[in-house]
Amino acid sequence: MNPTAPRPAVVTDFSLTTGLSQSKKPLQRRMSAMVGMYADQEVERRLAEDDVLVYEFFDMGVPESTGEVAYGTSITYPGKVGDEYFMTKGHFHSVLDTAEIYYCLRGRGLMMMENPEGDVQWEELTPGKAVYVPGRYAHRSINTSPDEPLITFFAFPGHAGHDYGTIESKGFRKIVVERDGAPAVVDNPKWAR
Ligand SMILES: O=P(O)(O)OC[C@H]1O[C@](O)(CO)[C@@H](O)[C@@H]1O
Ligand SMILES: [Fe+2]
Repeated sequence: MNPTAPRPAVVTDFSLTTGLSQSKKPLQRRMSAMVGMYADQEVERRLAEDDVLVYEFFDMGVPESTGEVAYGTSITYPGKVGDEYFMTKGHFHSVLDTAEIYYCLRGRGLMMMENPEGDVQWEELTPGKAVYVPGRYAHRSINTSPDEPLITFFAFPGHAGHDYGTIESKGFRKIVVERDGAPAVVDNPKWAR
C-alpha cells in the first residue's frame, strides 16, 4: 500500500441501546462455539443443542496492521450456564504486549484479566466506566445482569491479533458465578496448569 495515497475515512455506526451496527455484519458466538469453556459441562452441552447466542461483536474493518486502531462494539447477552454467567471466550493478543480499552455503554458485568505469570485482576463494568486492559493480560467480558445485555465499545492496536489457544486449553484461573443472588469470583475448578 502506498502510504502517501489518499485513504478514505472509516465511518460506521452503532446503537447505544443495542450495541448493534446498521452498516456492519456482526460476528456471533453461540453456545456450540463455547463448548469446554464453562465449568458445568452437562448444562453447557444442553444449551449447545439449542445453540443459544451468547455474544456478538462488530469488527469495523480497519486493516490489521501497525498504526491502525481496531475498534467496535461487543454485546454479551444475559444468561448462565448452571450458576456461571455468560461470557466471551477471552483471549491473549498474539502480540502479547498490546493493550485494549473497553468502555461500558450499557448493562453490568466484569472484565476478567490475567497475565501468563498468574496475576489475576477483575474490574466492574457499568455504564460510563472505561477499563484499560494492560498489555500481556488475557481478557474476557462477563455479563452479571439477570436481564440486560452488556454492551461495550472497544479499541486496540491493529496489529495485536488474537491468541485463543491458551484460554481454550487452560481456561482462566477464576470464573464468575452467582452465589446467594450476587456475582462471586471463585477459583476455576477446571483450570489446568
Ligand atoms: O474475541 P473473543 O474473546 O471471542 O471476544 C470478543 C471480543 O473481543 C474482541 O476480540 C476485542 O478484544 C472484540 O472483537 C470482541 O469484543
Ligand atoms: Fe482483545
